[in-house]
Amino acid sequence: MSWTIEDSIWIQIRLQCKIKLGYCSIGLRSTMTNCDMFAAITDGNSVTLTDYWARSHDTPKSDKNEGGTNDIFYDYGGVDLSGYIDVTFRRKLSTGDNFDQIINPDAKGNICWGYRDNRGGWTEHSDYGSAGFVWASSSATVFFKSSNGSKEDHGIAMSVAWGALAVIGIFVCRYFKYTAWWFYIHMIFLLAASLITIISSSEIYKDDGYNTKDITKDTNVHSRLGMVMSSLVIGECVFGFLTSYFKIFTKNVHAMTLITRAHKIVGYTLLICGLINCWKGWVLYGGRTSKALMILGFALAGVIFFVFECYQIFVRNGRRNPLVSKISCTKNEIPDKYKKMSHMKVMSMVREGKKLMFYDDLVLDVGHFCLSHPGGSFMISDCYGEDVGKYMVGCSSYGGNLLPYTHSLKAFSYLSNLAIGKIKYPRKYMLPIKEKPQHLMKFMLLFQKALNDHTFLSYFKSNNFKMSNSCSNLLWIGKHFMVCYKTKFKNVIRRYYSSIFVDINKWAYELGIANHLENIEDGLIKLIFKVYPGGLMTNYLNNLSTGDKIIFKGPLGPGLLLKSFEGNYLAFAGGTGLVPFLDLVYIAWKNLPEKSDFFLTMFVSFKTRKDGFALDILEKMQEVGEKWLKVYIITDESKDKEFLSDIIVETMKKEVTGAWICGPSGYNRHYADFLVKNGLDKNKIIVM
Ligand SMILES: Cc1cc2nc3c(=O)[nH]c(=O)nc-3n(C[C@H](O)[C@H](O)[C@H](O)COP(=O)(O)OP(=O)(O)OC[C@H]3O[C@@H](n4cnc5c(N)ncnc54)[C@H](O)[C@@H]3O)c2cc1C
Repeated sequence: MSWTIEDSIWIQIRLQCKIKLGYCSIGLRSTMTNCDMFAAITDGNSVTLTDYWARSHDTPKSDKNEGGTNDIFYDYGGVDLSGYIDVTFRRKLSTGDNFDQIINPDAKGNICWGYRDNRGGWTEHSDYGSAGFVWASSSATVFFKSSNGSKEDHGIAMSVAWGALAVIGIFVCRYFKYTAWWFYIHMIFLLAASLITIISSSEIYKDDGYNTKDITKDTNVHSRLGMVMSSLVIGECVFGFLTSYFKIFTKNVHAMTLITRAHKIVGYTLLICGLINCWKGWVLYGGRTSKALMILGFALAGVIFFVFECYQIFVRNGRRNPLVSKISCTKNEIPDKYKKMSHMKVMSMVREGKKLMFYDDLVLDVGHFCLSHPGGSFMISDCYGEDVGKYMVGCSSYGGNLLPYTHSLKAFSYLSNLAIGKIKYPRKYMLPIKEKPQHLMKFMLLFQKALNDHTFLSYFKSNNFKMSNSCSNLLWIGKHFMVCYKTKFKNVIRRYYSSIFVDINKWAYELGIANHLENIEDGLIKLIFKVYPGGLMTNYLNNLSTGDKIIFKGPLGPGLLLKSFEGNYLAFAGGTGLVPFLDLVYIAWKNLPEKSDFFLTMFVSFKTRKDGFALDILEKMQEVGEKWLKVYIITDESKDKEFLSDIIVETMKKEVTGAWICGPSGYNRHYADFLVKNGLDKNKIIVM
């Protein structure tokens, strides 16, 4: 093609094409979308010139058929001596027709072309191309840079980045968080998608530095969206690395939550923008096949996400989700694939460095889960060997938060993937009257006694189970039950309550503190609970009437893990956290041999003495068992409170065999950290 800018109004163009049967056409954009075209069509004898307007990658209609005018005017030429097209025509630089683009001499723009040499008429081209181009008025401004398929390469690169890599990266993060590999796939795939975006977009911008008035609205939107994405991916990579940094190296939960949310929001925004822009790109520059492939890709990704979401909601969430069960609120069947293990065995593995936890009757291997835990890896690594049911159901928190976080059903669904072993219920702890599952024991309230203004002792009876009357195995001390009920709105409230063998009324009578002994029937479960304003479970328990039923599961948890009465132990009890230690003191009192090296120092904390219970029993026990027991009762009124830290440190001067901590959120972590800071081996501490 050659041309002459004749004056400020006219341009003369000569088209020479080695075409004997077919056409050659020139478009005034880089793509056929909304593109002004002119074509020279030959039937072998003569050449027809037509002014076209292409709306998309489809057969363009002539301007006349679109409702405009034919604005190219034949000057001379037609078919040359060899039978090829050689035709010269003219048009106005600005025709005034809506279906013609303005030719701006010496301004950078694009052209595209297409041709066919084997069939008469205006049918699909056999080849095509595009280039950066200037309608130069002198040799000084000549510019031609073939795209060489760079737009198509960009399209393929971006489709791979956003249609495949990003989709897979986000997919594994959404559905495979419990695996050890999701993190690496997520990071590598999304980093690759980001780099591809930055490199490929930069290349395209380099090629396409044109005046926005010369490009179509669609191209403009596509290009601007691409620019936004190029900026966002950089931010997203930074958020990604910061998220990992905060999760792995800090305990800053607030910053972690903020950055994780930003990472998630920007990530999904990028995915959506990426998919939209891929679609826009293929509509602008691609043919029918690429559009069809794009639709297929979108549909496939949509279907895969939909299927996995349904699988997650209806199958996986249900595995350990009590909500799906019509009759039970503890449905919790555990496939037999898990190895049978004991708390003792697991704890010895933890001491050897294995990263294990308990969740009710499951043993979880959480080694690789540190990277996945949204609250930070420290929440996992600080809790090896703990029963994490309390954190999962939302009745305790890692720190001092009294409104703890109830984990989502999805989080619960990970448990069966992390599980490597199963702990059997201790034999003969619960004695079945009828063969019924121990994860679904229905008990009814028999009666309730107030221990102070807000703390109650309730007795529950079942027709199917009896609880052993006495603690015939030291390893039973300190275990707990999961208690649950379904609310009107089908939410399941689950909380844990320490089980207790000793009847404190009988104990007080035995010590001579109480002068009346009530006869209480065998096999009852006793719970001591404090009612909190707004407390979902404690108010429910407190409002039960005699005969009302409630579900128990258990006994669960490692408990005190005491094998024999030997060694020097510390016990920290906060509020109702005293319950498991009552059994310990009672059983020690009843069973300790005359000469024993067992010693227990108890730190029992209540806000005020009025808030406490069984304190007179403990004080009496202190007198009776002074050789093996020292009890500090710490309240706001007590003198010991001020010197508590010194007293604990003093007590630790004698080698400590083990320490138990049982109390509310915050209390447990405070004392665990305090003991470690003062030199006690972390493996000797049991947080209940
Ligand atoms: C292993 C284990 C054993 C347990 N044993 C017992 C037990 O024997 N007796 C017993 O009473 N509890 C025990 N708990 C605590 C119990 O599981 C519940 O967390 C507690 O009863 C509150 O439940 P709720 O549903 O009434 O309150 P929620 O609905 O969970 O909380 C409502 C509000 O009550 C307040 N609240 C809750 N807990 C406390 C607290 N500890 N201190 C101050 N305010 C609080 C908070 O303001 C909270 O916002 C045990 C917990 C664990 C993990």
